[in-house]
Amino acid sequence: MDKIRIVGGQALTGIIPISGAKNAALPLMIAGLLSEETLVLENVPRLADVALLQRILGNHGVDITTHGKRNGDDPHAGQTLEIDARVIVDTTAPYDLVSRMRASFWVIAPLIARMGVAKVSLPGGCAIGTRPVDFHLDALRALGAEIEIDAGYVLAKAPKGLRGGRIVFPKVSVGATHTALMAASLADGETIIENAAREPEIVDVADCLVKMGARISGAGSSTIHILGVPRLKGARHAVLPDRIETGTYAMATAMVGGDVMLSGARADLLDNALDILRQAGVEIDATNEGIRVRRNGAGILPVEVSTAPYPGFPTDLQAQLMALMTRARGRSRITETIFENRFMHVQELARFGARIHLDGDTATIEGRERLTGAPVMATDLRASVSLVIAGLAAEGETMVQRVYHLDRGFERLEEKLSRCGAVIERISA
Ligand SMILES: CC(=O)N[C@H]1[C@@H](OP(=O)(O)OP(=O)(O)OC[C@H]2O[C@@H](n3ccc(=O)[nH]c3=O)[C@H](O)[C@@H]2O)O[C@H](CO)[C@@H](O)[C@@H]1O
Ligand SMILES: C=C(OP(=O)(O)O)C(=O)O
Repeated sequence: MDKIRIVGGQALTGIIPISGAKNAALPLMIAGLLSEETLVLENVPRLADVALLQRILGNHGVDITTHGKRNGDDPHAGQTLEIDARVIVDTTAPYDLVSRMRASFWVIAPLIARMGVAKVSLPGGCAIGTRPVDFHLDALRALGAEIEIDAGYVLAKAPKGLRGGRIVFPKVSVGATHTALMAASLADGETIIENAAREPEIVDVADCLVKMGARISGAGSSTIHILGVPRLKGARHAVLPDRIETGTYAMATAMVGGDVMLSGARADLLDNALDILRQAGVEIDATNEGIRVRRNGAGILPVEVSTAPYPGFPTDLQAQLMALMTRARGRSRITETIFENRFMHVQELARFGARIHLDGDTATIEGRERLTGAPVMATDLRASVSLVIAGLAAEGETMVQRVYHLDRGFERLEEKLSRCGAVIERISA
């Protein structure tokens, strides 16, 4: 298994290109299943999750052509995927694939909407919480699907097709909103989704569906209206920039100091997180090129933050902010409201000498100037990058194990950071 070795203490200076968003690319690829015509997606990041979803879609019979060479004219340009789902040979998504990535469960929506039947393995829990799929299933039932659960699989049927309906989510769910949007796009009649997720990735998927001929209004607000159409056509769409990758490198720069341009980043996608960084004493400037992040000399100020659905502070940046606060001048408080168990990084951050006290859903962090490098273990995607951020600031050597978690969501992480002066390398097993 690969490891990442870091020798901390270097400031970051230079340009970090921001990749396409994983959490938009995955549902966009799944949306390709909705049409018999080709969906062309540009700016798709080269990530393990994208490669796994290619395999899962391939299992359904989808043909995916990839363009864009890593060493081509623009080494930072994402890849382009041509997704051809003309023929669907299999409506089953098996356990061994779905259990490896939660978002793969979302294939249930296009499969039942287009084929009238789907058999998809339950995704199961993971290191950040139990993560049930009841909202997804209730949304599909509201559109007329019959659902049974048998031997770990969800069996969904709608032999006469889905029909429009009213879906009221009891709690904001990104994935269930994707499911509802995709299913309703091909249902007969009007669907209203209430308490919909407002994340930019929902808007990106809705924009793509509209290019494919879907009739959707209100994406980005809590109420989305969809008028179903009998079929969707092909389209071309570029994945929006990754706001979580953007926030992660902004926090890395804040952690070690320096001056970094996050090129291609869009400040409007993470206003809340950028405001928190400003409160922490970091200089942030949105420009035409991207977002410039600077911290020179001044220390990091403590903050109080609760995670919340968009436009609140994202849970996917909670671990990274906690790493940053381990060096703040004083006491910070971070409350996690989305997932019940997203604190696996706390015990690993302690290995650097960080002082964090956990009480229920709230972590209190007593900042200290000096961290020391340590061997640490990645437990999930964002937790693992928080360890990289701590390692960049720690004195001496840090070795991050289980790097496959990082490869799920950060494209060329060690290359992007080392080009800005970090001492970081991958040690291949
Ligand atoms: C691939 C992707 O885009 N993943 C993101 C997506 O995950 P995901 O879509 O899985 O997360 P949700 O927004 O659905 O989860 C929000 C909350 O709702 C609960 N819930 C969700 C569905 C359900 O049927 N029942 C239920 O109780 C979850 O356990 C959680 O407590 O949004 C999360 C919250 O912003 C992010 O952390 C993930 O990075
Ligand atoms: C939790 C995440 O992803 P997933 O929902 O795929 O587990 C994430 O992107 O931080």
